[in-house]
Amino acid sequence: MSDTATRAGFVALIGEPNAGKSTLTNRMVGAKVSIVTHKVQTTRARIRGVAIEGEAQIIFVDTPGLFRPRRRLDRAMVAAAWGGAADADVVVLLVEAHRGITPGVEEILERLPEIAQGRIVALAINKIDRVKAEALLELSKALNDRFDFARTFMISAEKGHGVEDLRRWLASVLPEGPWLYPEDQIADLPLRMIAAEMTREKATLRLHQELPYQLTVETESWEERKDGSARIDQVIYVAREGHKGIVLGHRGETVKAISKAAREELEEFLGRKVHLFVQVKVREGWMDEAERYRQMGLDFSDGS
Ligand SMILES: Nc1nc2c(ncn2[C@@H]2O[C@H](COP(=O)(O)OP(=O)(O)OP(=O)(O)O)[C@@H](O)[C@H]2O)c(=O)[nH]1
Repeated sequence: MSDTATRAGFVALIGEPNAGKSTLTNRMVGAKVSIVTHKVQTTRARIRGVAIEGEAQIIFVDTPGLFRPRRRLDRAMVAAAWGGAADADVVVLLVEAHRGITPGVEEILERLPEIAQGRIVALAINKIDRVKAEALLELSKALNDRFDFARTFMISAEKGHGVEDLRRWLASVLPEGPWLYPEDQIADLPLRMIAAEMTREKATLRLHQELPYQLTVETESWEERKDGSARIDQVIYVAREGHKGIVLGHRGETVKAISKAAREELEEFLGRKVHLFVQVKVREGWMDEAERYRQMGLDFSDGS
């Protein structure tokens, strides 16, 4: 895949919590999920999935929801969210059609010129299924008066409207270059990814005070059992030895609680019994990989 006609790059979706970033990412990525995503997860931006559109490889960077900083840690998380956007080639601002320019959107608009430098910024008005056409046009105009978006898309991430257009456009504006993931490293593994994501979410919820963005989860194996249940083995990777104890907790209580919560959600999602086994390991070399990507011009370092 060194053909010069290929394109590859990073797309950050930004927007208020609930804007529909996850729904949109999942829809655009579809079943194509990189099995090596963990390798490029960083303390700042999480790589959520890889979409292939024609000759382009679109790598979606998931930024944690933007929200109002309350505590010191929250401010760090907000910085992380912006970090994800700043590291991308293309930034897509997602605004909810029926909510319009909320104070949260206002805040993002104010900071947009700062992160737009050298990047293409598009607007996607989401949840268009919830409003009338006139209201949409008004909102689009109001937003475009505030910022010079390269393109405006009217979409419904949930229903799929306009999503193809957005994906095709993203593919067309990404920089030319070789794919960042060879095709054979991208597999149809949505369930494994979803399962890992559920555990990661439970771990983050439980540990966010102690370990912001310092862990990744990988589904190592998935075994279908004759009785209709599934045995799933996962590993929570942490960056440092000291973090392992935090994730394990006293007598393993923390990891037990995490895996219980994840198992319950998985069972509900899959509609069947799940046996979930979660281990905690230190992934040495995490920072080396961040360094490698920095050398490729993808600076994920924490510059603050
Ligand atoms: N009606 C409607 N609902 C949508 C649409 N897209 C997303 N939603 C819903 O909006 C809610 C939030 O969607 P998410 O994708 O979780 O939002 P998010 O931006 O990832 O949220 P955070 O992770 O909290 O930042 C979910 O209940 C979705 O089902 C849409 O196009 N139309």
